Amino acid sequence: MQVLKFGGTSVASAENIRKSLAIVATAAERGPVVMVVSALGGTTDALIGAGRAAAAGDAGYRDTLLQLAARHRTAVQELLPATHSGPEGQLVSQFGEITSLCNGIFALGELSTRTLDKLMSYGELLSSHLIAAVAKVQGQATVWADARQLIRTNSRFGMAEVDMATTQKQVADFKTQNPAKIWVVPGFIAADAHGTTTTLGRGGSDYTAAILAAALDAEKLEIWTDVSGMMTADPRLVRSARPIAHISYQEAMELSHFGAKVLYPPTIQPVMQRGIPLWIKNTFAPDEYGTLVEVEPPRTPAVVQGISSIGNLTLLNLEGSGMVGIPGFSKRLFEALARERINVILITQSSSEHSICVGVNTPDAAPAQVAVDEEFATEIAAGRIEPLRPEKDLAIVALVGENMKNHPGISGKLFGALGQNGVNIRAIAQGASEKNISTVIRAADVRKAINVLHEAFFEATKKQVNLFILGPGNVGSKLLEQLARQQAHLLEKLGLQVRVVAIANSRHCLVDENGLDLTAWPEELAQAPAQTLEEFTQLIIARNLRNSIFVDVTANPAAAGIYANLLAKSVAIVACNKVAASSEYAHYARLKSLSKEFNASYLFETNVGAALPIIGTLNDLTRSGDVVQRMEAVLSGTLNFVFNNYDGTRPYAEVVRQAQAEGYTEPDPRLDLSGSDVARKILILAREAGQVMEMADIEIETFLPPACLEGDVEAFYTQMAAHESHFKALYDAATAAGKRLKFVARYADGHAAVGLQTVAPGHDLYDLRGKDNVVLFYTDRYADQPLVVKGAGAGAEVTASGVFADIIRAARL
Ligand SMILES: NC(=O)C1=CN([C@@H]2O[C@H](COP(=O)(O)OP(=O)(O)OC[C@H]3O[C@@H](n4cnc5c(N)ncnc54)[C@H](OP(=O)(O)O)[C@@H]3O)[C@@H](O)[C@H]2O)C=CC1
Ligand SMILES: N[C@@H](CC=O)C(=O)O
Repeated sequence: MQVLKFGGTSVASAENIRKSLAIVATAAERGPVVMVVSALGGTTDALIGAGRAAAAGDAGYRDTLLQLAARHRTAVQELLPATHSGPEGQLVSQFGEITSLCNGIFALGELSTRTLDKLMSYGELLSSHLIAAVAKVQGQATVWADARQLIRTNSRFGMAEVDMATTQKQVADFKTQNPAKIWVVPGFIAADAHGTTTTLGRGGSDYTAAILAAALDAEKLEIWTDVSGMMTADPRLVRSARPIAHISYQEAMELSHFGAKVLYPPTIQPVMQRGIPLWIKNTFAPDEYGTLVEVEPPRTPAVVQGISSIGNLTLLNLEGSGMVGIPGFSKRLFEALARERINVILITQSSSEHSICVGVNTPDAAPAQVAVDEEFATEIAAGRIEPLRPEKDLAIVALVGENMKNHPGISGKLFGALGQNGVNIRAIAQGASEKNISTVIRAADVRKAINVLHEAFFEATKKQVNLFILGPGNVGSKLLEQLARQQAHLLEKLGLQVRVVAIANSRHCLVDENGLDLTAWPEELAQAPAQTLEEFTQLIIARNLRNSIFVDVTANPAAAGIYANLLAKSVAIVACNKVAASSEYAHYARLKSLSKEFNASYLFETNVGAALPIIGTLNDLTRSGDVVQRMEAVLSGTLNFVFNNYDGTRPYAEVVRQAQAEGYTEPDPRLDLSGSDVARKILILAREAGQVMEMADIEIETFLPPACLEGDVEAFYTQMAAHESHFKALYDAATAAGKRLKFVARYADGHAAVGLQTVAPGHDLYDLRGKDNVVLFYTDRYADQPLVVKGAGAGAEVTASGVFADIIRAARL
């Protein structure tokens, strides 16, 4: 015999019932079939709602029943010819019974579990009668089998326990008396020894099918549902989740216990005992393989079979020095919980025996607390143990796989992946059989955690990275262009799925958690809602997406002020904004230490020399044990461009304007011309070389007449024009001496200075073209000849490429 079970969605409409019957007809060609059916999707909830409303004195239950009757009548009319009046008459009589039952509940104002079982049973009775009638009309040799006469249970209404021996006998008797090829059986319901209707728990139709499969020693059990098998993770949380083709009973049981809703957990036991293969198949895609649960599934390279989660968890922590070394505390704790019928989902105990921690469903937490505090009242009063401490809003995320025990490093990978994304683990449980490694985490982190783990264990070749970009100006817009061009390449070559989740400027913020369209953003951003920097920060934190990177492409001090908050949430920072790295040393050092503590990159290569590998080179030198003796550098693309292009034929101010127009200056060009921008760059290099230094320690020798720095940017240009003779004199003096003007930064022995110099031909800085920068590192290893990094040191395109490179570094960490 084959047992095929069809769930609520598989029989929710006339069309779906036809699909289910077609599957049964195909199976019947191979041999007899037991078809177990659920109620039409949503019916059980509606019946419970009607019963509860009636008990509460709400006459609205009548409308619910009328709607339910109409829905079933429609199904009958769509499935059966008008000449076939039997089922419709049966429907009328069954709804008559349901209505009488609800009227009784309404009159008494009470709904017992026994009456509720009776009421709920009508869902499956209605659907099974209808489906049996349709099968008969389709010409199948069909019999309707009353599950109440097949499955015997005790009288624990709501969640009855099965008497397998009696059930087996009743099933065997029925089989002898009914040679029909197809049995249609209502799932979920059974009866006790008095013939009173009981139910097997919500989702119990799967269990009905498994009990019948075991009683008949069926060749297989098929659970037909609306997904193509058990998935590697909940597909509502993980888009790339995929069906698991083969899985063992133990693994399926772990996954179903841990929230894989596709299978009611008790279903596995009866078929496992007899080694009956269990298929999970999709009614709406019957050709898809689905999942085969079997004794010895073929082993795949996958060590972890699935990742699942249980929400709504509260941890109860019993602790105190009075517990250490004294037997019996655990026994009393669990007995107190058992007396209240509280189910313990997870247990951990420290080897010091100073505490025991159990996880329970959150609705059970309050009664559990009362029961346990009562049980240990004497010890609590004596201060030997603490009153029970509940910790709410938690969830379990578990790795499941029988083969994990043979592979070292699984837990390490699990903890590493979660830690890198700032997911704090509150408790851990792993049995010695190592089929399941459970972690308790904040409920708010579940989606991120499952995705991170799914990537780590099932998508080794792909990593999703989520960018939050602030400041799509000169550099930022180039960055977005480059990202748009490279997205496909990054996915193909590096396995990085780089998504821009948000773009914001000082006025608007554009968000799409699935990744913004990087061609349409300028128009969309202009239309997007307003958002403050604080709201933007909260957005990044609240979205809580894995591998989040905040990309600061502004020059704004307030933007630099949010890094610490984000790093502490394990959000990486990539910044071309130089404000943070050149702020007070204590703040710079704090950001570096937060980056280490929370495993989140803080990268700012473009702070010095745009995309030139200057900070990276310096870091490589110092990490490998070299010591920087001195540095000599030209670090302003703007000033190099200006002094390379000014010869007195055009006003100095006009050449500066050109540098600004070409995108080399800071948003405020006075920072470049005053030497401040160069000062902060040499400060950053000195710090990265290991020096504790402040901005005030840098000697800045400005060449600008003081009047140029009074007033706003326009006044600055006006004053430069007014002081043309000053700039001309500087140029003429240098030229007369056969030299060139260079704005130079120097660092040696803990001292740094920046200022304008004339350099002679042959000097390392003499031949520096266009907007180029150069840094000469003199170190212990490069004592005579410096290590030189040289190239374009400003410009939107190159700077954006440097930011891009930092993003990739952060993503690949
Ligand atoms: N140009 C270069 O060669 C190099 C530049 N850099 C750095 O790149 C950064 C950006 O320069 P650049 O692109 O030229 O500057 P832009 O002025 O062109 O762009 C700045 C962007 O930041 C946004 N912004 C400013 N303040 C805020 C705020 N409070 N909140 C949100 N967004 C804000 C602006 O938005 P809005 O339009 O609404 O004001 C704009 O989109 C600077 O820090 C600079 O030092 C680093 C290396 C080289
Ligand atoms: N304004 C800067 C740009 C890079 O930091 C410069 O001119 O060098």
